[in-house]
Amino acid sequence: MTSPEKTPAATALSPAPGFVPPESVRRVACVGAGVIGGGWVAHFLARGYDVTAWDPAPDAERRLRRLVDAAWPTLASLGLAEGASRDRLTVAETLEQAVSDAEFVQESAPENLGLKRDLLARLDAATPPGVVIASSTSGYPMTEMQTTAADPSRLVVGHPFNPPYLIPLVEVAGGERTDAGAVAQAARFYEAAGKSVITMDNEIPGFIANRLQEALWREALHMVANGEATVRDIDLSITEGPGLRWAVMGPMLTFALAGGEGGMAHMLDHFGPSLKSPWTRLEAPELDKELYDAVVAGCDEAADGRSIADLVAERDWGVVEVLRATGRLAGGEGTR
Ligand SMILES: NC(=O)C1=CN([C@@H]2O[C@H](COP(=O)(O)OP(=O)(O)OC[C@H]3O[C@@H](n4cnc5c(N)ncnc54)[C@H](O)[C@@H]3O)[C@@H](O)[C@H]2O)C=CC1
Ligand SMILES: C[N+](C)(C)CC(=O)CC(=O)[O-]
Repeated sequence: MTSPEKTPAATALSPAPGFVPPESVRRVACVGAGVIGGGWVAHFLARGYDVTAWDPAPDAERRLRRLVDAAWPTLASLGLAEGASRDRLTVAETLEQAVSDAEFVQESAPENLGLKRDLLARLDAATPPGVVIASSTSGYPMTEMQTTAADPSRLVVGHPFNPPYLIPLVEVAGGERTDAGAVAQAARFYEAAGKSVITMDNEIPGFIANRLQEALWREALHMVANGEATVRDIDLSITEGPGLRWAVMGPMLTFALAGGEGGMAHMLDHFGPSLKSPWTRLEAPELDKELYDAVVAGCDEAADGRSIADLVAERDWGVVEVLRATGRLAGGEGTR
């Protein structure tokens, strides 16, 4: 179950005594500054926060500043918060320095359970009291990550979508030892920072969106493994098909419209029996070398000479146009 009060009403969740008021948070620490940590940094800077980042890789600062610079023109075209500036990014020498005066901490280190456990315990030891520490994990339940922290009550999952500076959704959940107030605090902070929040009352395996994405991805891999579709066919089947509708309406309401005037009830009467048809192979395929190579080669072919930086720019432009067209941006012409 998810909280009945989802976006925009996560603000209606109980206030969190003992925490910094979410609307007055000004300083954010981002720990781990790769694809996602860097994306978070760009987002928080554009929203006018002071951001301190830390990442142990020797070339991390160069990569981070390059990512922020690449995203900045898009963020500027969307409208920066008053006072927003790339000069408000500090890269700390140590993890302890990064979080010493943070009012919210976003962890985006590699997806490795042991590493996350140790890092969250270290972050908890170094972060001032009353500050929530959120993990960007794509799927570990917080209960499994908070095992070694001295104060697990302030550890939450805050799962973003790539790139966090453009995709609004954040999925928020606590673990068995998380204080409900910390979950509410994170949800309210993300909303104040311009995100759309889904708060999960329980630890849902894969959260919500990744569970759905993984089902789709598993089927895509089966089709490549069996020679039923190419990587290009799979991408086209979504970008020229359901993907266009999903940017406007989710899969449920989209299918309700498949029932015509009868809506979802007619859709279920009509197509419900086909749910049992053997279309899906939900067991995961073996990710052997042959499948691995076929997917990588198919993506290279589909990229057709475009570099990763070209693809990032193309994706960002497209997402902004979709957000604008569907009225999710100030000045948009959509009807939402
Ligand atoms: N890539 C994606 O599309 C998404 C990833 N995530 C999650 O975000 C997290 C980060 O993933 P990515 O940014 O894709 O990985 P990445 O590999 O691009 O970046 C990870 C960064 O963490 C740094 N790092 C390594 N050890 C560290 C440590 N002990 N403490 C702090 N930083 C450390 C690395 O130097 C690297 O810069 C993962 O938990 C992942 O599941 C969430 C949503 C989407
Ligand atoms: C590929 N991924 C599982 C890391 C993706 C995510 O977690 C969310 C996203 O950005 O789609």
